[in-house]
Order: sequence, then structure tokens, then C-alpha cells
Amino acid sequence: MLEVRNLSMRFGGLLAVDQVSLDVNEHEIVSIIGPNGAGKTTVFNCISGFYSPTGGTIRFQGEEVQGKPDYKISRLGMVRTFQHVRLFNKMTVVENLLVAQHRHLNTNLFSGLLKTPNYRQREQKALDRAAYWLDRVGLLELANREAGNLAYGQQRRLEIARCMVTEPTMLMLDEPAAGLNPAETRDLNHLIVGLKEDYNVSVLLIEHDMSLVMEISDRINVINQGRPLASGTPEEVRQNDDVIKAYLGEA
Ligand SMILES: Nc1ncnc2c1ncn2[C@@H]1O[C@H](COP(=O)(O)OP(=O)(O)OP(=O)(O)O)[C@@H](O)[C@H]1O
Repeated sequence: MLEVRNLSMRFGGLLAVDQVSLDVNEHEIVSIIGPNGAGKTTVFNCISGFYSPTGGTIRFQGEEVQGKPDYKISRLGMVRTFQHVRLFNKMTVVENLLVAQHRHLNTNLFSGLLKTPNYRQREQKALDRAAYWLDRVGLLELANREAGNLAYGQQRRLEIARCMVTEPTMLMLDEPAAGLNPAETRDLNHLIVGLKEDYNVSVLLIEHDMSLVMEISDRINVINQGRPLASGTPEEVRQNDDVIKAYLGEA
């Protein structure tokens, strides 16, 4: 469903991403790993429309999307989280999920002002979806808390719920386990696998926590200094000499 070919991104004199190709098929969890500064987040930013890549093509469900703005890409069904949590801290937990749906649906201003029956119906559906996802990620009891007051692990789950209320077909997670304790990381593992199994979303994941990556990934792409280093199943990548060298070099 996602097909990235020869993706490149140059920032002035720095070639941060150099000819990276990767695929995500339906019903797959695919990870991107690599040492710090390898270019993982830049790849994400190009795919999700935050950057316009300087080279290569990105096809999502057959359509070329490179250079399209992020809101258009998310409406095609590809949504992401960020390395650093980006919630509306002063809004409540449930409001965060309602705003996400409004932005996604491009709600017509006039139908909103006039509160047409159709608008009310959509509002109710948005609320139902928000409640459903809060329950699914274990935050329903905290629906009316300010998002900024949640514990860090809860904020991470809320971010995932915020993606899921828009009913994506592909979820992109940028270091979702960063800052989580081992128990929270285990819960996250179950949550991500559950999203794939129960809602048929494909997942593209950047993650430094190797045990999580190895456990849940169907395939892994390794990049190093912007360039593709290896790809394959967790077992293949684990045994790849270049990968071992790159990681030992970093340590
Ligand atoms: N907007 C930007 N302008 C200039 N350089 C950038 C920009 N974004 C990233 N870079 C550079 O591109 C390179 C790759 O960065 P990137 O954040 O993609 O790496 P990463 O693999 O995600 O790293 P980490 O694991 O530390 O998050 C780095 O050298 C970084 O400094």
C-alpha cells in the first residue's frame, strides 16, 4: 500500500536521506531503525508531507503523494504521531479527539453555524468514535481531564487514539516507546499488534527499543547515515553483519 522509491532529502549541503526505498503492505508492521541522526524522522517527514522530498517517489495506494501537504496525505488514510508528544494540552482528553476529527473531515463552516441535522449526526458520531477509542486505549475514565495533566504514557496512548479516530489505513508511529517504562512498553506492544489485527491498519514504526521492534515487526528497514543498510525479517536483520557493525560502531 505504501511504496517509497529512491527517496532523497537534502538540507543545504547535507544529504540527510539518500536513495531510501521501502514498502509497507496491507496488514504489516514495518519498522525503520538506525543509529541517531540516520535520517529516520526525515524519511517520516517526507512520507507524511511535512517535507517535500528533493528526490524519489512515494506512492500510497497507487497515488503519487510526494510533495503533497500533510493534511491531504492524512485524508488519504495515512496518519502519524510525533517523536515529542503534540497534544492540545489545555483541552480535555475527549476534546483532543474531537478536534482531530474536525480537522480531518474538513467540516463545513455554515453547516456548523446552522447546526443542520446532518451536522448534528456527524457530531454524535464523532463523539461515539472518541468514546470508543478512549475505551480501547484505557483512557475513558480520564475523558474530561486536561490532556496536559495526563501521565506521559497516557499522553502517548492518547496520541494513538487521536490518529485512530480518523480511521486510517496506515499508522506511522515515531518512537512511540520513548520515555515509557517496561510495563508501558509491553502495553504499547499489545496495543500496536491489536490495531493491526482488529482494525487492519498497517503500521510504519520508528523505534529505538530493539526488543519492541524485534517482537512486533514483520519486516525491518535499517538506514545508516541516510542510506539504506539492510532490510528483511527481524531474524535476517539481527544476523546481518553490516547492521551489527553499524550498531557496534555507535556504541
Ligand atoms: N529541517 C532540517 N534542516 C537541516 N537538517 C536537518 C533537518 N532535519 C533533520 N536534519 C538533519 O538530517 C539528519 C537526519 O536527521 P533525522 O532526525 O532524520 O535522524 P533520525 O534517524 O530520526 O535521528 P534520531 O534517531 O536521533 O531521531 C541529521 O543530521 C539532522 O541534523
